[in-house]
Amino acid sequence: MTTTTGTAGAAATAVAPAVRQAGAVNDDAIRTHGLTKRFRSGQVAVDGVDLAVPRGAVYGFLGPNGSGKTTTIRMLLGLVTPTAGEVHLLGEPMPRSAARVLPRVGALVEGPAFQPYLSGRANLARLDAVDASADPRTARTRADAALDRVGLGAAADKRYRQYSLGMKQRLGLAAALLRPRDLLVLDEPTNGLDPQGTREVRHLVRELADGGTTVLVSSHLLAEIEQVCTHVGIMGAGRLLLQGPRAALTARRGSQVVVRTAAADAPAALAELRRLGLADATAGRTLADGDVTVTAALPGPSDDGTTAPPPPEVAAALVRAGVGLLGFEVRRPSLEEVFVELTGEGFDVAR
Ligand SMILES: Nc1ncnc2c1ncn2[C@@H]1O[C@H](COP(=O)(O)OP(=O)(O)OP(=O)(O)O)[C@@H](O)[C@H]1O
Repeated sequence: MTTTTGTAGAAATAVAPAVRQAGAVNDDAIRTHGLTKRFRSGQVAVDGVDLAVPRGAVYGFLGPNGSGKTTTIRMLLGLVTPTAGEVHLLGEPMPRSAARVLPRVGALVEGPAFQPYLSGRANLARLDAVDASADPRTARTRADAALDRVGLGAAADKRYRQYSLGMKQRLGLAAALLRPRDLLVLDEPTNGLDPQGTREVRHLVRELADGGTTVLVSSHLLAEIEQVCTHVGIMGAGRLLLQGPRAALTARRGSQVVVRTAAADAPAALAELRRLGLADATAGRTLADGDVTVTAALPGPSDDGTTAPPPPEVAAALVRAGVGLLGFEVRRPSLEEVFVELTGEGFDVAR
């Protein structure tokens, strides 16, 4: 069952200081409050992060290299001790409830320690044997199912050291999938994968989510996982800059309508768009065939209370105004554009 609750289920927000709502903590699959890590070097790698990952979400945890994603994930899983802040996984406080919670959480973080001279299957069997709650009689079935799921069935008997980077990454994923999980935390699962492998991981994430698993998946390649995410959190320099439902994050920045008309109709299109409240309507390029594009920003819901008519009404109004519509397109900004607008930096900036 999937439910969407908590602040990440509400409209997207640039992250403001957390408002702690009674009861909200237990509803999300992951909830952190003021999560902070200062390394001995003095560097603050994670700075007051309030994550809210609703149950059933595919949460894209995005940010440039060095923005603090891995450190955050390691703190979620109890692998690194926070300098300050709180973590709740599946409604339970960490690390206090680690023994009870972690069996329900599958994780891919910098690859588990695989044995180079053992096969993929034997490596999984080793990991499976460590799990006290797993029935040894069905170990082989579990390992084979996990290998098949990540497309390693044919390479199950190959030694780990002969695996390519992509195959190693897949084996890490298989290890996370050895048993059914309520929550999967995948740190850069597409690292080292070719485009086909990346597509397969996206597909797998979608499939797991459809089965009711909440997935947090990190990436520094925004476009790579943007399309499978229901929710997104964007890190920059240790801070969570933005989080919320993916669609709301791009919608709130405002979309653009792009109208194509014959040159003779362009003035009427401009006038009508402005009359509808799209004050910045501008006639753009004259195309090779003499047609003209007219563009205008659709104010997002959060922009000063201004509202524009929905795009179908804009199109209908243009037609009523006698504009011969040759094309009508609504362009939504990509998450990358939102990030750049928010930070004034490119997504590949490290520190
Ligand atoms: N053990 C450590 N000691 C000191 N600094 C560290 C340590 N681990 C990470 N850092 C620093 O903390 C910052 C955040 O690193 P982190 O690995 O969390 O970022 P990231 O967003 O996961 O990056 P990437 O996408 O490259 O994996 C970086 O500047 C990194 O150099």
